[in-house]
Amino acid sequence: TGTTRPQRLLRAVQERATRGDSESVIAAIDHFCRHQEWAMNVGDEKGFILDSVVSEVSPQTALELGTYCGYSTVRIARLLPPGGHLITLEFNPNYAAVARQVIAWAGLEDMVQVVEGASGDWIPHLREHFGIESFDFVFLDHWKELYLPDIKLLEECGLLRKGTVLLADNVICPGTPDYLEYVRKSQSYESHYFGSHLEYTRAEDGLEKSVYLG
Ligand SMILES: O=C(NC/C=C/[C@H]1O[C@@H](n2cnc3cncnc32)[C@H](O)[C@@H]1O)c1cc([N+](=O)[O-])cc(O)c1O
Ligand SMILES: [Mg+2]
Repeated sequence: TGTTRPQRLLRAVQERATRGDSESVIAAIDHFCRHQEWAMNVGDEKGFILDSVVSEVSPQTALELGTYCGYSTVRIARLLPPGGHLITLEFNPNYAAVARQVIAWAGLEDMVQVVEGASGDWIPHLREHFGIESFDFVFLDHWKELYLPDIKLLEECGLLRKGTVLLADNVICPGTPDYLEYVRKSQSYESHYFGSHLEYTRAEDGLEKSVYLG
């Protein structure tokens, strides 16, 4: 018994961050991960790259695969344009519960929908369930072996349009070799690698940005 790491991360947010201040929520989580316990959030260095891509796309519709504690959810949602909406899929109900509270503490609950369940089960139902025509932006940060099957499913379900931007975390560490090969070889994608470091460490990691060409 006792608390889980996500619950301790949430407590750090509630103790250190100001309600409604998304920047202070992000800072509180980064502080917790640097000084208390490492956790698999995209982090501040890769988060800065995520911020720049989200700002450039300025998505009306965004999808995140793998919410975990909601750190990248907050980073994305705080940069959405007016009317923008983010759907984030999370398999683990305990993580989803923590993420909802982190997102609420940041005051972003109106722009975000945390959907509990497996990406492979939910993707085929996003259109009918949420009235989504297609996504402007997709952030991939769930199990690394699901990146490739899930973008193929997004393609098949017609949820990508000419210009949809995919941004994938951890393409070096832990690594997503089959996904990388696919987006870099496929005529349907224009890909670019942003080199960085594994969150809160000096290990190499990076983000792959892939624009769907239709
Ligand atoms: O393993 C990593 N991430 C996996 C992330 C997994 C998260 O996505 C959910 N999920 C999984 N399949 C799902 C399917 N559908 C919905 N949620 C799902 C899991 O319940 C978890 O909340 C990782 C590991 C390291 N690392 O250094 O080892 C660093 C990172 O940045 C990482 O992202
Ligand atoms: Mg990650």
